[in-house]
Amino acid sequence: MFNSSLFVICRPISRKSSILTILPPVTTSAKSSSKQYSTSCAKCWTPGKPSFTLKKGKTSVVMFVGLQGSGKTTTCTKYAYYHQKKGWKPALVCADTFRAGAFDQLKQNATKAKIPFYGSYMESDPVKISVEGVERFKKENCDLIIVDTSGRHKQEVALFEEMRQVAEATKPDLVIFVMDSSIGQAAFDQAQAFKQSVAVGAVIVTKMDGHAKGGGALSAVAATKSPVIFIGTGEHMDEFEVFDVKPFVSRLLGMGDWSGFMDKIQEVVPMDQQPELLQKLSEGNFTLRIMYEQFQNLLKMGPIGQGREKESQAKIKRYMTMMDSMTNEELDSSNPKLMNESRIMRIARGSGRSVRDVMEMLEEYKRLAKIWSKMKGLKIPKKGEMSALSRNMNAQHMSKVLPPQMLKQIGGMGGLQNLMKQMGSAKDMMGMFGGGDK
Ligand SMILES: Nc1nc2c(ncn2[C@@H]2O[C@H](COP(=O)(O)OP(=O)(O)OP(=O)(O)O)[C@@H](O)[C@H]2O)c(=O)[nH]1
Repeated sequence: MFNSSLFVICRPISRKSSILTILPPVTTSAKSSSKQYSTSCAKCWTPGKPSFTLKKGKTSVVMFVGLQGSGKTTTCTKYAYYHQKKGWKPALVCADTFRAGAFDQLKQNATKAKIPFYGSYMESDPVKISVEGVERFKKENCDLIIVDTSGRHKQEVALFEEMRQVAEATKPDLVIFVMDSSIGQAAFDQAQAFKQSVAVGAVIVTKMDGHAKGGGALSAVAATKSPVIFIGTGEHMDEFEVFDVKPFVSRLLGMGDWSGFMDKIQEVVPMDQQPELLQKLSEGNFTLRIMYEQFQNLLKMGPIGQGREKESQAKIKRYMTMMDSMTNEELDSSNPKLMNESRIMRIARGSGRSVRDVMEMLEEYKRLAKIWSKMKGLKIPKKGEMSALSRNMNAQHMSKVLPPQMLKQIGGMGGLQNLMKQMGSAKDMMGMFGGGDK
């Protein structure tokens, strides 16, 4: 496949910083499918699914771009491995001639996963390598050729020009922008610079296993007008997941792990109870009784899953038992501070739980009450207007939680609404933030 006896030669390219000249984007071979790339229409792509379709018997070229160290090389292999497991025939081309270890890294991972690869220790021209690699794998009838490129920063004009040339020469069907989840607000400018040079059509957010919430992904989506398709959740090949908007937004809002389960609460509130509930919430009255009633609705659904969901269900039952030991006054209060130490001990004794459990339940209530307090002042819908309200709530809710700078960058409320549409179907979001027409 390649001559491993060649020596490693580092490309002597200078990474001089200068002001980025905005170059016209390279048109990819997916020109005819520009509709698929467009995310201005939510129907053009499905969240979590690549915005182009692989076809048996046809070779698709996917080019990976991004900042230095964002995880491109790792992600290229993960992406190849993911598709290989689904029965496709992927191949990897290492056009990262800047980082000495990049080819070795790709080679090692590709060998482990038994994925064919192409690269050179001698050749310093990434355009030449990528063209050769793509040609070779086309001849070998690979249906997915993945081109890894060097990491670059938006001010590195020469490297941006080089990236443009690689795209021009290989005519990728899809260009994926890889971003590190911890990049934060810089994501917008960087992603925009990439989009202005090559036709970025999708985003992959890496290192979601770390502490970062990945808020920069919203900016990258806004800047590139492209969907997030996968997330990286670790260094290993299989630590790679199809992007799912709900857990992502939960994490962004700091809603914790079992929030996904809590989302279901909104899904199961009977339609006739929804306006009343919304009315109470719009008045800022999220009481323990409301929480209790929603738990009841949720349990009516019966066992709904395995693992985490089962655990959450058990937790809910525990919470309800503790709430059964509360007085009406306590249940109808939206101020649990009223509950003094002796009451907490009494509730613990009455329900056969520990004080710590009661405290945990009250903390959970406070956390949910805080989230619901964002609903205060919302307009209550007339019957049939629920979907529209749900969509508004999502954006309104989010707009209150997002840092103002980020909100500004993504185009204020209008931009946020578009983004939410792009990031997930309205139904997904309804589940998250408050019911909807069924
Ligand atoms: N924890 C974690 N680490 C990751 C993930 N993806 C990549 N990494 C690590 O991030 C580091 C950088 O990854 P690379 O794949 O070398 O990044 P790159 O973008 O190709 O780097 P350049 O070629 O220098 O631009 C490596 O140590 C990877 O193991 C992820 O999803 N989670």
